[in-house]
Amino acid sequence: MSETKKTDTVAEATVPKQASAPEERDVLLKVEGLTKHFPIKKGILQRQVGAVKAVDGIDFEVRKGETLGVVGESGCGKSTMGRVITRLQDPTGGKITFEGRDITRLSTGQMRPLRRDIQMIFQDPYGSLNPRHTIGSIVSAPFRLQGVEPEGGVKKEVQRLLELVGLSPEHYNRYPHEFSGGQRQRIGIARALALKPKLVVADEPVSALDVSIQAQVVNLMDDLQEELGLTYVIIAHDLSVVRHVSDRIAVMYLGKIVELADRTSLYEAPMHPYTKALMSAVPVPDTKRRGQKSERILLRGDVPSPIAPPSGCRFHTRCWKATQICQTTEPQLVELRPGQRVACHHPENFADQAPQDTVLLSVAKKASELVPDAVASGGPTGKEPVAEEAEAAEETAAAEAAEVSEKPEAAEKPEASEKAEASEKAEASDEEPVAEKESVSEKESVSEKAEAVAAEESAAEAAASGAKTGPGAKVTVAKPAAGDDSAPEEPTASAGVAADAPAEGPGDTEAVAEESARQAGSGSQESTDK
Ligand SMILES: Nc1ncnc2c1ncn2[C@@H]1O[C@H](COP(=O)(O)OP(=O)(O)OP(=O)(O)O)[C@@H](O)[C@H]1O
Repeated sequence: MSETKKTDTVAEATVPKQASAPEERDVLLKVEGLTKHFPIKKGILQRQVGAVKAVDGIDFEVRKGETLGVVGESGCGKSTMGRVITRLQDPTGGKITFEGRDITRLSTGQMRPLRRDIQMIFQDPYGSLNPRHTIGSIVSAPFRLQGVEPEGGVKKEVQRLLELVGLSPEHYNRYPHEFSGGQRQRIGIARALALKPKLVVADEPVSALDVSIQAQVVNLMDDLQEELGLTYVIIAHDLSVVRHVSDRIAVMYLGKIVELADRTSLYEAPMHPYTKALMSAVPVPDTKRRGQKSERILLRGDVPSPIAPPSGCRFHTRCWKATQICQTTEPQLVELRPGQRVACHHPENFADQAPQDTVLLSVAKKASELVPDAVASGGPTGKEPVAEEAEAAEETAAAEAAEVSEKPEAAEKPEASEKAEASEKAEASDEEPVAEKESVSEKESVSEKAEAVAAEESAAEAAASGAKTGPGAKVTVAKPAAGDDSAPEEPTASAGVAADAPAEGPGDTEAVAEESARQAGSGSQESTDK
């Protein structure tokens, strides 16, 4: 999708140069010191013994009409942030201001009128639509919930919305299972746009879709933004998506924003080493170019547990530039260049913020073994990297990406067999499995994390064991398409299966439940239109 010319052109044409300090009236949503901690309770008395610090003190603003991309590895707190800013979940601390109004502590009832203005698009086009409801019923739910009677009637308006998102008005009486993944996501978009919201938070809106469908959906969102004057927060791990649709990008790591910058600055001169690693980890989809040397950083290990995040800079346990100060002092998110905020003592592409601190931590030395020359030489000590290992790491990352795309069921396999299979594949494709074994197992974590979201009581284990994806592995842009991309654009016939279809997908259990509850709130509207 990153190659979609249209997206590029539109983005290029419509993105105004962002001033670093926006006028108050230009700000639609402002987030200050936002935290979301999930308590970990144990024992019969359910005493709190700790907390999963999913979001741990973030500040940013979303300006009217812009698209803010939010990226980071799995488990960094992106989805939680999205659910908290839309108030689908209550924040633990901090402040959320929408159009100048403090909405941090509004009750569900008080939030109801605001639901018109703030909408969310969910990741899983299969799980986020109630299989027992017709498309007409699903897309009209916001009208029922809000007691809104559109001009010309609900049915007419729903059919107009279906057309707006590129579906046929004839689809009104059909059921979600009759649609392909891309079509379902369009239905979700139609629902989100029904009440003409001001802010749309889209949580990985295309990651479950095939690449070709991704481009269509992204372009659709882009067109709708222009047409309806929408403001987007788009959460994605796929940097190619974020790159082409965002005006500004926030990079999250372990519950914090580590860099926030306009798109061009971020891509041309990323300052946080994590941003740099994340960007370099996008795999080359073209198999012919895979062998070519490029600057790729494969981070070692996993994202640490959000229950007990590392001291100082949270990234220091995986950073090739980490020194003593990184371990002891948390860097603040400061504006080093106009419009580019970074939380790092030793930023890339900028003067060192702690030049006196030159002795690398031992973890940094290990990490730098996997970092190509160009990156490592910019470090505070200019330590020489081992280029061959970096190359081997790159190859392994490519092998991982290839494997994931070939083996959609891999996430369900036991770890041992998956590792064995991974190394077999690496050998078969002439890849040197030099890079960390653990990185091979990292991709398992995607489904593990999803499970962790389901139950609060299992949060401790989930997060503790939740091997999170390193950028090298998370770059599974070619990850298995949960969405059925080869599915026909025309819906297949046959009703009846709908009631048997799974009500929820694995990834959005909680949000989907909430969303369904919101739909259900209007009473059971089961296919009366049919
Ligand atoms: N309801 C919950 N109860 C307990 N822990 C949770 C809950 N929801 C999320 N978490 C934990 O919070 C952390 C952040 O999760 P979150 O889903 O926000 O990350 P993410 O960056 O969106 O990841 P992904 O890209 O995989 O969705 C994870 O460690 C996760 O296990």
